[in-house]
Amino acid sequence: MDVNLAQRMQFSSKWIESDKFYRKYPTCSLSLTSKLKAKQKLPVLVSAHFQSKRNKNGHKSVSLKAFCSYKHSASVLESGSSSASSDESLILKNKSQEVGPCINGRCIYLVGMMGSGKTTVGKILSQVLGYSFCDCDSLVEQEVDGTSVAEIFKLYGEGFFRNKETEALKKLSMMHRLVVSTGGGAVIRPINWKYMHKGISVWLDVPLEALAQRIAAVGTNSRPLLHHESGDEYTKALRRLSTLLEERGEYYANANARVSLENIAAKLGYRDVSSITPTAIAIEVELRLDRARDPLDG
Ligand SMILES: Nc1ncnc2c1ncn2[C@@H]1O[C@H](COP(=O)(O)OP(=O)(O)OP(=O)(O)O)[C@@H](O)[C@H]1O
Ligand SMILES: O=C(O)C1=C[C@@H](O)[C@@H](O)[C@H](O)C1
Repeated sequence: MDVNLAQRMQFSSKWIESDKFYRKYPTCSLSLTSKLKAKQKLPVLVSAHFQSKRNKNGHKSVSLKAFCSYKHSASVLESGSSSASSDESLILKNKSQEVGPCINGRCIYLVGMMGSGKTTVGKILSQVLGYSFCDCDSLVEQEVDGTSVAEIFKLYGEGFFRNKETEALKKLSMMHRLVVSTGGGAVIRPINWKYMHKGISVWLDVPLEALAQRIAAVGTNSRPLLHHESGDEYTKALRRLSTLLEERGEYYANANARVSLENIAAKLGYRDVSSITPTAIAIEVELRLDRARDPLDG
């Protein structure tokens, strides 16, 4: 939805600069044409009433009414509504066009705990950036004749898996234009960081309760470090994940950037991180890549 007039928008009872709109509300679409902006010389007051609703598919629908008042008369400039999910896709696409040249073909390594969304978000990112996607766990499985990670742990032990993981990261570090979903434990070996620092690493920091919920929904069988615990799926996952995070927190912090779901939820005004779509997380990753570009230049 376009609202083609405003220097400043009145939004939720406070004034915000229109150019700050996207930063504050990245899932909303508001476009101001520069031609109209340049023409706009009258001392008009523009205010917008914004409403957001969630439809039955869980997609957020936003409606915006823009009012313009000038010399005691007021009129509705434009109104309409649109789905936040399509807005998110558009924002993601636009941001990719800005970020693409800055990252200049370097690989992006997504790190984070099991279930943090590295694969889900990584696939979305690779598509918009025109990169290929690679799941490091799958690469290890291929190297071991298609044996699943769970079977590799069972047959050969964790040490063997970690060596294969390091070999896989070494191979990937020689490549370009890849978004890599790393294994949850890849961060624990310093040598793996040597490889990952050839590209840009981003930590997807998801609260433990959300991780445990996601993992419990699909079961812990394919995750060898979790399924030895007793109890229901959620409790097992939560208990083991909290120990792992305590051991690993400082390693994840080696990443060039951190994307915290709690921070995104606060920014978008959500009470719960489960309302954040993978596309909104991908947008945040791109914002971080954009900010990380200066120290990474050269
Ligand atoms: N933003 C999200 N909201 C809700 N569910 C999500 C979100 N992102 C991912 N999921 C779900 O969480 C589960 C784990 O996601 P995903 O496989 O992407 O994580 P991962 O970090 O790659 O995990 P692993 O390291 O164990 O392979 C999947 O079932 C996925 O559908
Ligand atoms: O957190 C971990 O240590 C792991 C996460 C998975 O991605 C797999 O790499 C394996 O199950 C180990």
